[in-house]
Amino acid sequence: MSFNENARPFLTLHVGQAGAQIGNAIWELLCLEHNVQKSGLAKPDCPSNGFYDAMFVRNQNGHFMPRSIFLDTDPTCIDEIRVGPYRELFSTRQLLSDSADSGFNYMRGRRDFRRNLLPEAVERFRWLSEKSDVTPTAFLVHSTGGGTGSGLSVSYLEELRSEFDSRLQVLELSVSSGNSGLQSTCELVNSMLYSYESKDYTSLSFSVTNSAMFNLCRSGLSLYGGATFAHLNRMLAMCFSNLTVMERFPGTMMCNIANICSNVLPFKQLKHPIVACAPFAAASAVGKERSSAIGITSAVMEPDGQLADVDLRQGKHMAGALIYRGAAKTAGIEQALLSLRERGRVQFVDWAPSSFKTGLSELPPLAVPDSGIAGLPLSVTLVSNHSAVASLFRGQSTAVRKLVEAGSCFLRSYETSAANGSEAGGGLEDSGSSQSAGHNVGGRGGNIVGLLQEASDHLEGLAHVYSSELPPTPTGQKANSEDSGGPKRIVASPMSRAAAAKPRRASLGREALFPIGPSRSGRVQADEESATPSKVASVQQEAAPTNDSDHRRCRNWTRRAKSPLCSNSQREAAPTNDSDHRRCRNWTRRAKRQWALQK
Ligand SMILES: Nc1nc2c(ncn2[C@@H]2O[C@H](COP(=O)(O)OP(=O)(O)OP(=O)(O)O)[C@@H](O)[C@H]2O)c(=O)[nH]1
Repeated sequence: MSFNENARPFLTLHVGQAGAQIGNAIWELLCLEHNVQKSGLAKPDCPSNGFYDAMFVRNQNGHFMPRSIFLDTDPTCIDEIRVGPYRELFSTRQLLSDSADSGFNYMRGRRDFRRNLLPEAVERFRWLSEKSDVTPTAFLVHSTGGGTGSGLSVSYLEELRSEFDSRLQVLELSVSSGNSGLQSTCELVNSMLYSYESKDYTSLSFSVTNSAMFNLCRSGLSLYGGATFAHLNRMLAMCFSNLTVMERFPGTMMCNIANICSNVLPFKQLKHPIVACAPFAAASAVGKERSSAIGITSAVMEPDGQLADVDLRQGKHMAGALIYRGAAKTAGIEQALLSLRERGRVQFVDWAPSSFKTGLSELPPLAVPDSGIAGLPLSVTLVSNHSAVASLFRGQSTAVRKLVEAGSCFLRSYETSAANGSEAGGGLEDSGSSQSAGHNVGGRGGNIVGLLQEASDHLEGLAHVYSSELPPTPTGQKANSEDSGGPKRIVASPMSRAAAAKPRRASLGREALFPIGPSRSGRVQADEESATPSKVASVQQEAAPTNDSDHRRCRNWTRRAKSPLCSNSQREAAPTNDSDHRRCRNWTRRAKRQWALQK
């Protein structure tokens, strides 16, 4: 078996120190799963396993070469691979490094390596992509806290976009420190700048945090205080393997990356699903873990089972997928989902289909021997567009806004560091020269403070879209700055930036437009008499449609509600003809009048 015709090949990009180290763990595990030895040859008496073509290129000598590029500004990690046990697995052309790191500075990573490292990296991408018939899907693995993983990644994606246009789909697995005390100000700034400047280049972004994974090490692996990055990287390798398992191995139920993109991302803006895997068990504790489909499915929903600092109890799922591996039965999975629903453990927003897309692969989760983590007969991975992710964005945005408003001298030092090539935070002198240096961050106008403000607005907007639990408007995100003390405008994409310059109203939602009344002739209608504006919550009034473009949005929503993805009850509740629309308009007018009177 070599090629899965449903799957596209992947090309993994490991950028920065964390990216390279996580990459080591990933390829160690993928080699194990596909029966490839450290030398790159298939294990004797053991045919290479699965659809290896998704991840490996096999040459005429039978050597398997990973489809991947390792890129770091600091040579240390890449040199370790060059002389390490997997040195024969990779071609030297795949391992790229420079002579010094980015000093934890996004701007240096973004700018300083354009001339030497970047053209080479783009050329290597082209070389590897020519080894398959179709343009591969790029999978960026990196940390956004350092200068290389953040700044160089954006420059790399920018170059790849100009080379391959929209033919290139980019997914990412981004590691950040998390909202806990682990995160330094430098990392916060780097992460913010990365998430803002990369937003147009990636189509699916899995964000995980080191703080959540350290917690998971304590609860899952019973490593109290003894967890290291090596453990975290092995967890991430398992997570990566689970996410891509359907591309690489046959399965009873299909849920590959393409399915995730079409089922879990109902809107282009909502491309930040959370990801969680269960169970994780220490090798010394095998047998004590939950091993039924019901047990692992409820474990993956638990607050301390997440790979990012999100609490699934604080919000709703918008769409989700569950990928099972190993000895699960279809009936068992159905029972597990039913049990979740009966116990009220999962909640979906009312405009989304209220169930998970499921996949089942025959290959049980494997673990690298002596890694401390056990291979288990059964596992599940949750990928969900969940509104709780808003707290991650809001936390970052608030922290950066405070930093900017305080006129922090750290930011001047950061700019100076970018200009002088010194370590960020290393010196506060010469802030005058920093101003000029910061004027051309990543080829854009605006200094670091301006960029951070834009980034903070962007994240606040995303947080608002997620937390409102409403479908986003077609043109981008919106925000209501007054109630959250948030920014005045929200920038969704360059195209919508002009539109975002004007303050916008909060978006529309069905409940806001049509307060649910008793059902008439099979359709739940807006009860005009009972829906007097005084009874309508103020948040609904703010969300009420007030002009034609809002109505157009309402009509778009209606169209979406008619789609086959919509559940029956939602479809019935959707306005389906002109008279419904008229009712909606009348209701709006009354709500506005009443609101004005109250003011
Ligand atoms: N999960 C994980 N996180 C890591 C690892 N190494 C570093 N980090 C985290 O990544 C962030 C720093 O990013 P690095 O990758 O070390 O830095 P870089 O991207 O190489 O950037 P420069 O050092 O500035 O060149 C910090 O938040 C670290 O906690 C690792 O092996 N695994």
